[in-house]
Amino acid sequence: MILLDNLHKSFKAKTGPVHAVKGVGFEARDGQITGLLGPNGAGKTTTLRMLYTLMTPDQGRIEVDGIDVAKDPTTVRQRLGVLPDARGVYKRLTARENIAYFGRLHGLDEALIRERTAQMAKTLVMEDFLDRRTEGFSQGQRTKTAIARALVHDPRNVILDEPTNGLDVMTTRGLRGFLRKLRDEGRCVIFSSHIMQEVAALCDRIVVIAHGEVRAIGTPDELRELTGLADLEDVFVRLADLEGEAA
Ligand SMILES: Nc1ncnc2c1ncn2[C@@H]1O[C@H](COP(=O)(O)OP(=O)(O)OP(=O)(O)O)[C@@H](O)[C@H]1O
Repeated sequence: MILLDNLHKSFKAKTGPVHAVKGVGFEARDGQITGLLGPNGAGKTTTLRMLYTLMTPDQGRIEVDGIDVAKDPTTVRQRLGVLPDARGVYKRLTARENIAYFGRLHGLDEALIRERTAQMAKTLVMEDFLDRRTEGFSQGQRTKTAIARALVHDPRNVILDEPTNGLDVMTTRGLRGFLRKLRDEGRCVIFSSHIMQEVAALCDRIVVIAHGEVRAIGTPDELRELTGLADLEDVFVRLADLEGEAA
């Protein structure tokens, strides 16, 4: 269970401060997939970075399973599995070694690492390239390696920043099935995307974010009702104020 309350974050830029996140707040429940949906530059990555303790919010509060991120970041990190926007797999290591390295950092023993690696390689269809060095991997192979690495310690909460970026149709379908499985096991899953259809295909609840603010929260049907629009892309365009920007 993840709670974000009134988060703010600004960055200094040469042209003046950029207020990237302005009072973002929502709850992501266990046993649900929560989608963070917003156009480019909306503040999704910045919000997720604060959640996974990479950045400190200027203001606001984050709790993971009731633990305050500001007070006990180490315990929070143990409870999170994170696919960051920069996948950053180690090129000199094989996929298996990348996964094992993270397993050791989390204090898992070698037998458990072997078992978890085999499970994830099967689910994510990685057997073909598991023992190859990741240098030269395709984007999809790198993403799969980074996902397996993020989940090696069997975390209760899973955060994925644009997980399907660059993945082909079959890999995306496989990943969707995998995320549903995590949800059905009672985990809390959050993922970000800028594609309404993708979020609608998978999420129990959608948090629409634009210009650093939450614009609406609900199921796809609730968002349709809220806007009075049937087509999900129209719903997103309306909620994220994209019409005015294109004009
Ligand atoms: N380190 C930084 N320094 C300066 N500005 C930043 C920094 N990180 C983010 N920003 C700015 O904050 C705003 C939100 O960026 P963010 O990466 O959170 O958006 P996003 O919703 O993840 O977008 P995308 O879908 O394009 O990845 C943007 O205007 C971005 O330029």
